[in-house]
Order: sequence, then C-alpha cells, then structure tokens
Amino acid sequence: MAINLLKTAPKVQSSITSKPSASLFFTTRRSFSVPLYSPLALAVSSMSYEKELAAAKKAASLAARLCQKVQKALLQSDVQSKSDRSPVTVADYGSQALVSFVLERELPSVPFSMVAEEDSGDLRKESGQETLHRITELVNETLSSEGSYSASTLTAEDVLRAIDNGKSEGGPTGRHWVLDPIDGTKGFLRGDQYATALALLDDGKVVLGVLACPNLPLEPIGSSNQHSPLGDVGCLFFSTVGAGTYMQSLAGSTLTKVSVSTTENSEEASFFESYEAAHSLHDLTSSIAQKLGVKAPPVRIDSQAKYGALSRGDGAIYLRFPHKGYREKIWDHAAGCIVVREAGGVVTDAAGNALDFSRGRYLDLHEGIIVTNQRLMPSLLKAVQEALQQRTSSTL
Ligand SMILES: Nc1ncnc2c1ncn2[C@@H]1O[C@H](COP(=O)(O)O)[C@@H](OP(=O)(O)O)[C@H]1O
Ligand SMILES: [Mg+2]
Ligand SMILES: [Mg+2]
Ligand SMILES: [Mg+2]
Repeated sequence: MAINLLKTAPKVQSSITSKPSASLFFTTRRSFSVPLYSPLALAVSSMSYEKELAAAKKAASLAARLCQKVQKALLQSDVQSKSDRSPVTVADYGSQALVSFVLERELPSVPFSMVAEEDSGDLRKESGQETLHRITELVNETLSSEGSYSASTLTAEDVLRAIDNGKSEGGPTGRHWVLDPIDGTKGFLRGDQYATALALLDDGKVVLGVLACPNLPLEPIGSSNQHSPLGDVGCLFFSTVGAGTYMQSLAGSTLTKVSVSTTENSEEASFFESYEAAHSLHDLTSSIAQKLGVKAPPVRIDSQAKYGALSRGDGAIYLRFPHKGYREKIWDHAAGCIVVREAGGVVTDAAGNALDFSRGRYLDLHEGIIVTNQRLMPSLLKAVQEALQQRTSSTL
C-alpha cells in the first residue's frame, strides 16, 4: 500500500540563501533582515557554539562524502557479496578518521575528547594492513576533494591515531564529541538509509548535533518512498541548544528551519521504527500503536535518519524497544536527540525520563526510547505503559 506520511512539505519557517557562517544577514522568507552584529544576534551567537557547529558540519559532510563513495562502489560491484563486511568496515573507520582529523584541525586551541564507536585494534594487526592501506587512501582522496585540506596527506599511523581519538569515556564534566561514523550499518550494506551522527556534550548535556543522511530524500518520506528514485537525496540536519534545528541538502542548498509535527490526533500520527526486528520489538511497538489508535503502518528505516525525518514532521512518533539485555550507546542517540528536541519534540525513555548522556559510553535507561511532540507525549506514555504492563502479565 502506498502511504505518504505527510501531505504537506516540511514546515518552512525561515531560510538563509547563502552559507550561514559567511552570511552577514539572517534573512527570513519575507526578506526581513536582522544584521548578525545586532545586540540580539551577538547575544545569541555567544552561546551558540558557532565555531564548533561549523567544524562539525564540515566534518560530517566530508565523512558522508567518503561513505557515499564506498556505498556506491559496494552496490555497483558484482564481485562483492553484500554479506562481505569489509566495505562497511572501511567506511566506518574512514568516516571516524576523517571526522576526528577535521575537528582537531578546525578547533586547534581546545583540548580534544571524543567518544566514538570504532577503535583501531583490528587495523593494528597483520591481517588489518590491507584494510588500513585502503582506509588511508580513501581518507586522503576525500580530503583532497575538499579544497581547504589539499596540502594534507595522512600516513597510516595518522589514520590510526585519528581513529583512536574516539576512545574517550565521556562523562558529566567537560566537552566531549560523540560520534557514530556510520549509524545504520545494515542499511548501508542494503543500499538503504544510514547516517553520520556527531554531537557535542558540554558538562553532560548535548549542546550540538549534526546528522548527515546521504540517502534521505529532501522531500518528506513515508513507508513507500524512503528511496525516492526521482527526487533529490542527501540531507544535513543540525542544531545547537536553544537555536532550533535546520536542514539543508548535503549538496549545500538553502537552509530550512524545521519543526516536528504538531498533530495531537494520534489517529493521524504515523510512527517510525528500526528496519531491523533484531533492534526493536516490532510486536510491542505495534501493540503501542494500536492502543494509541494509530492507523498507518510503521515506517521502518535504519539509523538516526529517523530522528532527522521526525524533526521535519515526516510522521509524529519514533518507538525503539530493544530486546532484553541490550544497552544503548550514547552515539546512537546524542545527535538525533538534540535535532528532534530543538525542532520542538520530546525524547524520553519508557518511564518518561529524559535521556542522560552524562554517564559515559552507555545510556542507562528504563526500557526503550520514545520520541514525539509535546502534545502527543502524555497519551503515548500512557499507551507505552499499558502495553508494557500487558506484556509483563502475559509472560508471568
Ligand atoms: N540488538 C540490538 N538492539 C538494539 N540496537 C542494536 C542492536 N544491535 C545493534 N544495535 C544498534 O542499532 C543501531 C542501528 O539502529 P537502527 O536499528 O535504528 O538502524 C546500530 O548502530 P550501528 O549501525 O552504528 O552499529 C547499533 O548500535
Ligand atoms: Mg549506531
Ligand atoms: Mg556505527
Ligand atoms: Mg556498529
């Protein structure tokens, strides 16, 4: 059945037609301009993590470029079986090395700490040398395609060091970058959705997030069109605390301020969940949706592209209930969480508690993650708790 989740385009509140960091004026659609050096703008920019945001956008966009190149080669190759994990490994490591290199290069004066998914252990072994060579080549090719780093050539040792920058434990104090170099590995292998997800923690709070989603259509998606063969794909979402969420195309188009769906009618609210049943209990989410009265079937896509799509109002709910014993990692949610929150959404665990990113590499939470808008959250929480209770009593 062909279902389009949203009948309207993402809510456009304002747009900036040239690069935001280079622009002197903030221009609304009605051509009303506020000089960026006005007292108001200065007050906002002093708390806006401006330099960090510019660096994070540059890093995530370059990483996405590397991933796209690898995914294209993977999908075009007749020889490479899709079950062969080596291409995704190369892209994961390459993306992590690139993000680490760019952040250090762009923000040289601050101590650098990063909590990231990958480490260089396997690449330091004899058996990893060929892969390391390929990653180094890929990173250098991608850097040289970006004018500002054309003089930089990384050695294999530089790449290993850049990857290992991600070993930080994070925690409640100081600044830590949080990186998932490819979120949605399984989607990446299938040729579906994936994301490079980068966030900044400041004293335990997520204050900045960037999501690069190379395969996400610029137009709203539903269960039938996550591929959008006709439309343009490749979205970059970004947020800083207190400043809202913006989307632009990865190709660098006009900037759009986005916001979550404002529906309070759960019958109209469709929901996102993992494509992989191993990552989230589809039977439980379907029982929650039924209790809420949701009519549309779930939209199943990989990665934090779900948070991005939700932030612009494609659908109104994201439900994630991993199998018992699974511990969520901070890099799987930090960027997505601020992108949705700054677009007006709410992200909690199944008990209604905000996610706590200050406890190190893991998110210790009460059973599951739920995301929606402010109006729907009370009825969603109620449905979640009823469904969980029902599940517990049926297993007793
Ligand atoms: N058994 C499990 N339950 C829940 N999440 C899991 C899982 N095994 C892996 N994951 C996480 O799910 C992420 C993908 O999420 P989604 O299902 O929304 O696409 C993976 O990120 P990576 O692909 O970065 O490893 C991984 O961290
Ligand atoms: Mg992940
Ligand atoms: Mg990953
Ligand atoms: Mg992984």
